[in-house]
Amino acid sequence: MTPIAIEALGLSAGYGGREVLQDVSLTLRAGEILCMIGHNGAGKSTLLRVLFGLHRPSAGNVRIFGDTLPGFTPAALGAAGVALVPEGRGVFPDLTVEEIFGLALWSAGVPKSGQRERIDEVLEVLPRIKEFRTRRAGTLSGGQQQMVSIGRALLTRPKVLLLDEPSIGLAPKLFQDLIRPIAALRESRGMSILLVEQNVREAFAVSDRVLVMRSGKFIFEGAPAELDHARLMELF
Ligand SMILES: Nc1ncnc2c1ncn2[C@@H]1O[C@H](COP(=O)(O)OP(=O)(O)OP(=O)(O)O)[C@@H](O)[C@H]1O
Repeated sequence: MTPIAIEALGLSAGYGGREVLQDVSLTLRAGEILCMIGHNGAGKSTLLRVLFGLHRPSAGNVRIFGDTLPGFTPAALGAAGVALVPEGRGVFPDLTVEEIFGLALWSAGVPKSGQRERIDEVLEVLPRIKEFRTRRAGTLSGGQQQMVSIGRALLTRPKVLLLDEPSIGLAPKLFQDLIRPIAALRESRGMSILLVEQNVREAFAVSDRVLVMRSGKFIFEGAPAELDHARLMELF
């Protein structure tokens, strides 16, 4: 049986007393790519933030590789192998790509002697970063910034990657070029991915399973092939 990377049970969460997630449960297996879709404001980003310890749930619990973490903080989750690439890139505009990577390696506690190997690994997955690694992030295109943001997460060798709408602002072809090599990491490294996406066509092409969220609840779970155009229209 494939190990379970993330098991979330009965999660509820909200903001200022308004409940956004309502009793949500999900299982992400090792090496699986799970795609989460849903209308704007459904609660997808909130769920990712809860799973990365950035937002405290009001109920429920999460196990990472079978363990309940003592402190459910981003640092504890990072140490357990979970990385989040938030919506909107979030790269420091005044730093060069090399500086951003250096900072990420430093904050992950990777010793100097191991840093070269980590960077080479990332450049193997996202080779186009080589073309702009000495440039300041603020001068890069949206697609390039997205690569840097994902590259930064990959430097920590995550076992689970939480990706929040990586296609935003990208042409479909660019998104394809970005997501496919990352998706391939599930075979080469057994990495699991929870992918929140609106670009259904490309996201479904790399996903094993799909969850549809509406108003803080999952209303569908199944294989991408089960969601043809008509069924998608009905669920949205
Ligand atoms: N920091 C916050 N404070 C208050 N309300 C928030 C906050 N973040 C999100 N919300 C609200 O919570 C609800 C769910 O938002 P969330 O960002 O999780 O949805 P989403 O499914 O990721 O949407 P989108 O596809 O637009 O990113 C929305 O009504 C949103 O306005």
